Formats: sequence, C-alpha cells, structure tokens
Amino acid sequence: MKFSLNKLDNGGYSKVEHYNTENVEKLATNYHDILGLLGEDPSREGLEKTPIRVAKAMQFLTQGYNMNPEEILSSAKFKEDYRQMVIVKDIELYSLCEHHMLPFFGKAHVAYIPNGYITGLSKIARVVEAFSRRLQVQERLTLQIKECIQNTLNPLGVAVVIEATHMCMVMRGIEKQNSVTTTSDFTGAFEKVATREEFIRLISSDLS
Ligand SMILES: Nc1nc2c(ncn2[C@@H]2O[C@H](COP(=O)(O)OP(=O)(O)OP(=O)(O)O)[C@@H](O)[C@H]2O)c(=O)[nH]1
Ligand SMILES: [Zn+2]
Repeated sequence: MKFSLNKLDNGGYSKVEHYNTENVEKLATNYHDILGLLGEDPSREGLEKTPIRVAKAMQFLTQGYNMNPEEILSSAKFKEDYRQMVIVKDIELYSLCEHHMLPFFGKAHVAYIPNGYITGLSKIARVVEAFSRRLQVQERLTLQIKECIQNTLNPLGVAVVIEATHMCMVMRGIEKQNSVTTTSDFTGAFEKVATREEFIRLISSDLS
C-alpha cells in the first residue's frame, strides 16, 4: 500500500510544509499494516485515511526532535540587571512515554535567577515544548529543561517542577486513574532550602 501525503491532505488547513513528507508516507504504510495486525480492516471507509492521519499526528507529537532548545533561548537573551526569581508556572505539557509511547501530560513550573541576562518568557515555555515533544521519561524531561536553561543563560540558579499523569498507568498496566507523578530538579541558588521553599510557595500560590 502506497500513501501520498499531498493526495490525501485535502483538508486545506494542514500545514504540509511542517511534515517530512517522505517519512509520513513510510509511517502511513506501517500504520496500515498495524491496523491489520490489530484485527481491523484497513480498507474500510472509516479507516481509509487513518494511516496518514496517525502518521501526521505522530510527527506532530515528536516534532521536538526538530527543535533546538538552546537556540530558542539564545534567540531572546537580553542583558538585564534584574537578579530576583523569575517564575513561569503552569506551563502545559504533552509528551509520550518512551516505554509505551502513550501520552503523559501535566504542567511544568520553571524558575531561574538571572545573572546578567534574562530571556523572553515565551522561550521558557518553548524549551518545555521542545523537550516534551519527544519520547521521554519525566525525570529526563525535568533534567533537560533545567540543564538547557543553566547552560544557555548561566543564571544563579534554575528550578524545574513537573506534575504529570501517565496514561500508561491510567489506561493500562496498574490502571490508577488518579496518580500524579511529581519530579523536580534544581541548580545553584535553589539548592539552598530557603530559596527552594520560596519557589515552592510561589508556585503553590494563586498570587504569584
Ligand atoms: N521512571 C519513569 N517510569 C516511567 C515513566 N513513564 C512510564 N514509566 C514506567 O516504565 C515502566 C516500564 O516497566 P516494564 O515492567 O518494563 O513495563 P510494563 O510491563 O509495561 O510495566 P507496567 O506498566 O507495570 O505494566 C513502568 O513501571 C512505567 O510505569 C517515566 O516518565 N518515568
Ligand atoms: Zn509508559
């Protein structure tokens, strides 16, 4: 079965240029076979375009591999003397666990204390996006965000907390509907208990 992205992409709203056409077509061929292996009839009307839809969805969900988070941060790095905590909290994230390729999703809270340079606030959220949109484990995601900010901005400290629900623990496996996993990682000034506590207090408060 040969799939062509352009032929099937007739919705008019998809930005084809963001997809790797060759890979989408190869993925679609494989998803066609997977549908058969799952006991479905890939040729029935409702599933006709499913392989190419899934292929595009998977490319979207893993687009972080094509992003360069260090470059994203450096692109909006401004000299500034502000040396207090900057917190961007409640950054939504959607990722895929690398063990089951099932979604995990939740929120990231990120803080840093500038040391001569600040960055554009949206860039912090973009860094979260660049590392989330890959096959991940929550611990590595937390660490990569922290290291990227530390290495690119050289701040006095970085703090990252992620709270997430893993569908591989909800929809299958242990089937715990309400379990939430929290991971955290800190550098520099945030290794001091008082600074860390201030950060935790501010991300827990509605006023921050
Ligand atoms: N540490 C960590 N574990 C994760 C993450 N996402 C999924 N997992 C876990 O990865 C583990 C994989 O364990 P395995 O025993 O190899 O896989 P499994 O038989 O599917 O495990 P169960 O989920 O317990 O059924 C499971 O315990 C998952 O809960 C993550 O982000 N971090
Ligand atoms: Zn999993």
